[in-house]
Amino acid sequence: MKWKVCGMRDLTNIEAVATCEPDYMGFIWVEKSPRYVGADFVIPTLPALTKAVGVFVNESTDTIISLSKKAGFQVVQLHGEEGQDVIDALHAEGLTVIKAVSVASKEDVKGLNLKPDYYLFDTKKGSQVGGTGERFDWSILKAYAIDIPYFLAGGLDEASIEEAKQLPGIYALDFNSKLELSPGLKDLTKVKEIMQNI
Ligand SMILES: O=C(O)c1ccccc1NCC(=O)[C@H](O)[C@H](O)COP(=O)(O)O
Repeated sequence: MKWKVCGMRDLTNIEAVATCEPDYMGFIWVEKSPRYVGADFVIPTLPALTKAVGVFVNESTDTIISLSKKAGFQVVQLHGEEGQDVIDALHAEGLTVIKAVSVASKEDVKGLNLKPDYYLFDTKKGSQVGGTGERFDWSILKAYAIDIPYFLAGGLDEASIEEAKQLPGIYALDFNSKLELSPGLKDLTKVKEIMQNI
């Protein structure tokens, strides 16, 4: 099972979490988020196996591409209304694409027809996109039959691991606010627990 630590920002904390070698580390490029990395952010050197994920909401394709090159993202995660045209353009630049889907009911997972590399299923909560710290009803995913693997997100913590691993089609677990001391700052003890349990 792969795992991702999302919402990183503090350089010292990034280096500390990197020692646990998560498969993915996420950096939020959304100004309204308390985890926004800021315009001049450049990723420090990460372990070879840890991929840097840039998280965006409805940015233009050109902006995503230029910011990804500047900051050093290999993977982009899209939380807005981005369609297949955006995904295709990002693929053409060699970027791996994760498309986030906010989930509240089984209707949200029915009829997905985009072709990202991965979906990311996250909790739907009003107009908030991402970082809710709340879990959705995972039984919605028990009938998942699309041939695109997914990240599971939304209030995950160490206690979520065993149950989440049983879901069909799951590829990775996404951890964020439940590991935080404050927005953007992860508790290394909790990150180490995740590493050991995964
Ligand atoms: O985390 C944010 O602040 C955020 C803001 C805007 C778009 C996406 C955001 N997070 C993306 C993630 O992948 C989170 O890890 C995911 O939403 C789960 O977060 P949490 O519910 O806090 O575990």
